[in-house]
Amino acid sequence: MPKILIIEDDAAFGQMLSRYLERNGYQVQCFPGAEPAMESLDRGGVDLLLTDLRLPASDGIEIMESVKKKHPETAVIIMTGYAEVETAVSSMKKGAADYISKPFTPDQLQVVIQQALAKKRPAGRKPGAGDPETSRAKDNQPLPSLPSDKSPGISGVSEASKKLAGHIELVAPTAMSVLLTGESGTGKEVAARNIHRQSKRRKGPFVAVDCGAIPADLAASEFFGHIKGSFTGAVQDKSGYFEAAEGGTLFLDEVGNLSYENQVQLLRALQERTVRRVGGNREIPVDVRIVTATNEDLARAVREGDFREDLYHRLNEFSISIPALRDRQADIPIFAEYFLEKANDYLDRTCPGYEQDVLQRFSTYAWPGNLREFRNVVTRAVLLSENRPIGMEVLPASMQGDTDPPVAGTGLELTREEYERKRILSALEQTNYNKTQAAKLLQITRKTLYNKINRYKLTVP
Ligand SMILES: Nc1ncnc2c1ncn2[C@@H]1O[C@H](COP(=O)(O)OP(=O)(O)OP(=O)(O)O)[C@@H](O)[C@H]1O
Repeated sequence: MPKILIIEDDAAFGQMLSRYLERNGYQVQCFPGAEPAMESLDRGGVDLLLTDLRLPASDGIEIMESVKKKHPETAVIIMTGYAEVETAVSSMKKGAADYISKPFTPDQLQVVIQQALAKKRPAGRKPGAGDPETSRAKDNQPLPSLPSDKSPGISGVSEASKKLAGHIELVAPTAMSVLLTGESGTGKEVAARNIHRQSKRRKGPFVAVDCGAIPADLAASEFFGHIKGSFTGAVQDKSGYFEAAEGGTLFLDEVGNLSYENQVQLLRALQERTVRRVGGNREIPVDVRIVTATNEDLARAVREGDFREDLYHRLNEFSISIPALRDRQADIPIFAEYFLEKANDYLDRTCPGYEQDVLQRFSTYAWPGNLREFRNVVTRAVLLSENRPIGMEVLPASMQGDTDPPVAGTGLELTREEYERKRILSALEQTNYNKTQAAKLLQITRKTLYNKINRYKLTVP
């Protein structure tokens, strides 16, 4: 269970935050000032610090700097007032994972926290990547944090699942590059692993790379390796993901996040089938099959000039769209059983099953987080049920009613788009509609900001 520490001098607000986060599966401690909070931080194990920017005896930036020095593994989010954007931006430059401006909604807070926890993963290569059989611990969902899941999973019985399994079986033995699309948590990485497992390369490595986590200026060295001394920090020769995946499959997740320059470099490597380490002059031949995944509309990114068309076609020799869970209704009982069994194993429990109304709710709920959310809901429920059948009372609050909260039912994609739209609007408002400043604040280029303003049809004076 991720541990969050809050520093907030407004006791009522701090209490409200704590209660909300606890209900959502985090372990929370709240302090009115820096001193007692630091003592707790020094005891270790804190995943995230959420601190107010303005505190009576100290300021959030100082606290953050000292936490980053002593506990670099703890992510820090700064809570700011409406007019403190400049400070918030500089806090991010100094190492804060993110900031959130008050007033904020619980949903916004959840998103920022989940993103900050996700970023805590080391950049790029996912844990253990490079071994023939590995997975990642990417599911930074609240309660309980689960071990990485490298199992082939199961195939459902719905028409959509049968079609998916058929496509995987068809394309796996070929050399084609595959583009997997689908909402977050639908099982794109599970599908990529299954393509690898069913391919002729199955004995070779499966290297999973989260392109969204690699800083643009490090990407070339991460992908292609480097030669000692080629840049500050290159203390020894290092191979990159391509070489690590030799003879196997290189899985590039969130490929839409690569910068334009990195896209060019990737395309070159795919065309030439060789890589050159940064600072080196030797072309190293590579034999790697590429599988990519995205939960963005990459075709739209191509149309909008954010993603190179030639690279898109290279990556997309065959595309597979992974269906959202709400479109695989017939699979729900099967996944419910499967995740129950997994959770019992993992938690060493003997939870016998579900009460009828829970199964009913599973089939009416929209599952915006798809299979990942399903797995987490079941694991959490098994933990809370203590070997009794799972009842409604151990489901998350958002699932307790008969109807979903307004945004659910339209898919996480929309939740993200809504969230992004709000962030863009808020950045524009905070910078008095100065697009250069707003783009800087959002850490995107002006061109991308213009594209997004058009996409969301925002009215900008
Ligand atoms: N076929 C499956 N059988 C069993 N469990 C599955 C299956 N597919 C996905 N899952 C569960 O859902 C979790 C999320 O899957 P995965 O990481 O592959 O999703 P994703 O689409 O790559 O997500 P993201 O877009 O966020 O990277 C897995 O860890 C696994 O627990």
